[in-house]
Amino acid sequence: MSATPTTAPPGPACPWWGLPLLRAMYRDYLGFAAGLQREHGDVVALRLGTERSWDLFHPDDVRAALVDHADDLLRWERGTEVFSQAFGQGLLVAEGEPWRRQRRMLAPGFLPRRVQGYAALMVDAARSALDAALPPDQDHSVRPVETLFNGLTMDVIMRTLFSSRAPAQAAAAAEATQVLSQAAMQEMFWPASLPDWLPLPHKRAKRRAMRVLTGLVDGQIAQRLALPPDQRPTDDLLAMLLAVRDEDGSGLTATELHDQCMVMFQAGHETSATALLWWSWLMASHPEAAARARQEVDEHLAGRDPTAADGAALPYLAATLKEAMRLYPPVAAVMTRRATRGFELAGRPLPAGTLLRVTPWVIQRDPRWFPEPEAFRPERFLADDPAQPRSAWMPFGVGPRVCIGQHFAMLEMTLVAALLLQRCTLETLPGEPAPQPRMYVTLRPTLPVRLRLQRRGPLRPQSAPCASSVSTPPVSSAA
Ligand code: HEM
Repeated sequence: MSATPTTAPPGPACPWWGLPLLRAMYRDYLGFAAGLQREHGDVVALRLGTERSWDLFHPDDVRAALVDHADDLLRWERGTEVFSQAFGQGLLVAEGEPWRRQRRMLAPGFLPRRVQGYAALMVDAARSALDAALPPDQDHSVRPVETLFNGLTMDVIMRTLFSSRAPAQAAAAAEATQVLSQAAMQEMFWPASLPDWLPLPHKRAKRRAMRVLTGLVDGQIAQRLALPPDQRPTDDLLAMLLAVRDEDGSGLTATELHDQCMVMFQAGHETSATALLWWSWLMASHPEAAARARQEVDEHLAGRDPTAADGAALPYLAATLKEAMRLYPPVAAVMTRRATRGFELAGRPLPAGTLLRVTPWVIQRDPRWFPEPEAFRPERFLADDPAQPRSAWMPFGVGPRVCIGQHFAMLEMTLVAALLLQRCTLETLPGEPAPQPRMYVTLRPTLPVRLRLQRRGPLRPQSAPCASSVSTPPVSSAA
């Protein structure tokens, strides 16, 4: 019988208090993490200053940590500190009993049957955005897809959260969340943040962005509360947040309500926009896969708008979205946790206080679970693959803190993708290089991605070939 190793996992030398490693992480986090696994294996120990961390690259170890030992972990304090500037103590950053209470109260509002009630609003928002991107009197247009999907998903959140249709407000909010994401990403690599009142250009931009979002959220809540109860909307997320009660009958406090709205705004729009951005580029650069998805949509919908009930009948379309989130997980890293007590992990003793890092970008490109990992092959997701460990595909996270909005996001993206394929084909622009991903808070391209939207003729059955596998252009790990 082999004894449990008592030593730390392997890892790189960390001279100069790990400063060279920290610089490499800052420059290219995803490339750095991929290199750690390549050189040292599935569990890698690092020492940066006084901080000890383990990087976990095997799905079984990720599950052991995030599921079996969920109660022994807290979110990384620096990440929480940075995010709480915008989110207060909302669900994304709360811990312990306050988190359990909020999750218990909010979870029913995000069950599949509840979010299906938002399908019509999502379709309306998608139609407006697509009409603006490809006006009815044009047969084609060239668009930066980031702007298209940021605006669209923000509109979806405005309609589903506040029953509000204010495109100008949605655009301002989308821009503000981008500014806050960038600020958060920069601050996270430093042990403390400079005060926000400093008269520096990036601090000014951050203050302005906070004012825009806070003003919008507080304004919407105040408008709602000013309405007589019998005239208030009953079917949006804000109505749900106002109505939820804990087991003891208490509702959300005013601060909790504000914080939850801020979280939904940021967590609920940028992630879905990022997923759609990469999906649209993959569709444009893999026309055979796009043709197969389009054929499925045409055959099933026969030209009508999609509804929540159609999701199950569009398995290939869903597979293209899942494969896009495998190659380009919107939350590509930073699911970092602190162990509050020591326990055994991956056959070794994990000391209390160790940081655990999980990087879906690396795990989802591991050839052991996803053969030809760089290839765009939606077919992987058409049947259960017994070779794939349970958490090898983890764009929504793993364990009790898994994304509460995952059914909302999958529904939204399926409806948007179906409508888009019904209306137009997506084409890359000649001479434009493949976009390079870079990790901000979500995984964004370093340069804007522009695609040509070509209007389709009247609906007719297609006889497109259904390729079983299509290769992506080479993808570098990160800029
Ligand atoms: C493609 C879209 C989305 C992706 C890829 C995504 C991804 C994630 C991930 C990976 C986490 C867990 C992070 C961790 O374990 O540290 C998370 C948490 C969360 N997400 Fe999402 N998300 C998406 C859409 C949404 C939407 C639409 C909403 C709300 C409307 C939402 C709200 C949240 C919230 C509130 C949490 C925190 C849950 C908790 O800590 O209990 N997300 N998301």
